[in-house]
Amino acid sequence: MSLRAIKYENLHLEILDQLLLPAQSKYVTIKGVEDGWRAINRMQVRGAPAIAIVGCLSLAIEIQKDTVESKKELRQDIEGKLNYLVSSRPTAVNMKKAADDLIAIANKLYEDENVTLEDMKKKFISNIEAMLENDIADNKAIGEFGAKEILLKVPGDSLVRILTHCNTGSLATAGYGTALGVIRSLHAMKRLEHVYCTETRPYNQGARLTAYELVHEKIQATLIVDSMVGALMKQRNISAVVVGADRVATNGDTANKIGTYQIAVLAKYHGVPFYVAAPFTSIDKKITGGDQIVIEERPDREVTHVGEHRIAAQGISCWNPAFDITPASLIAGIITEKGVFLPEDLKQQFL
Ligand SMILES: CSC[C@H]1O[C@H](OP(=O)(O)O)[C@H](O)[C@@H]1O
Repeated sequence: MSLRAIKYENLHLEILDQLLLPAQSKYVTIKGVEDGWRAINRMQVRGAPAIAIVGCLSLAIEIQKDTVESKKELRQDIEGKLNYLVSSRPTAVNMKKAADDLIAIANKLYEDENVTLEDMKKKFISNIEAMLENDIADNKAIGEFGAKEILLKVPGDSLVRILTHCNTGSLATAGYGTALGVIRSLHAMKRLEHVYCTETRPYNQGARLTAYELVHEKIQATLIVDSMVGALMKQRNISAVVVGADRVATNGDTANKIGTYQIAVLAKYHGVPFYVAAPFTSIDKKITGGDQIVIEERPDREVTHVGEHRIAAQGISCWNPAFDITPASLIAGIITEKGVFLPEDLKQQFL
């Protein structure tokens, strides 16, 4: 049983507080939109799909309790709260896409005279609840497509060695994961020799979360410091790099955790295929290139401290962008639930 970032049943929502992992496994109840916004902004829950799912479920809980007296009031309430949730973190597109889709659903229900206020609430909430299973199904398809793509590039029944960055597993999604889903599928196919995961400073998603997931499932893995990627590619025969995404442009440029870009450059230099694994919920059809993606900058304290322990000199200034952009030219393929696309072929999916 893999770890669960999100526990939801009958309008009761709990999230695993990822700021405390791996030392402490503690679930926090999310009672409404304010709780949801805060948990996302503080990164108690993180990961593009998980952000959208938790944000939208927090709205579902609030809608159920809503004392609105008309469909018009409900529609306005929905739009205002979704726009507020989008403001919790700017780079991952999933929350914004979910908000756009749900506002369109709310408008349709509002305009349908055969739908009562109670019907509108129920139908709206069930659309949100479907996000959980949909995400898991997407991730399992990504896992299968990604594993098969990587195995196409290796001889016979040989095993593969995979490098991944950040956390893209059950702790970043509703379950199974995206890039880590590819790794899980390779493991299930008995074709995975070893995983290398980077610590992913400064939040340490790799050291604290990915390592935690891999150890939990007894998948053979080694943690490396972010600055070891070049030496690893030079000294170990890495078969492929697979990372996640927070926002993919239609030309294939990809925003992902800071450090992804330099790994892609090293992969190109060493002839290692570099893949991005992402569901279509992470692809932004409204943007044509990575230069249109807003990069979140986070507090200096995340760099100067590890937990409560200060590691940097008092008074030093910091730069803490949470993401960077990997150009499509460095990406061998974008692994989605609909198949693997060359970056230059992605835009055709939106024509
Ligand atoms: C499956 S999405 C994971 C994606 O989200 C992470 O960012 P953060 O931990 O700041 O939410 C990282 O970029 C991962 O690739």
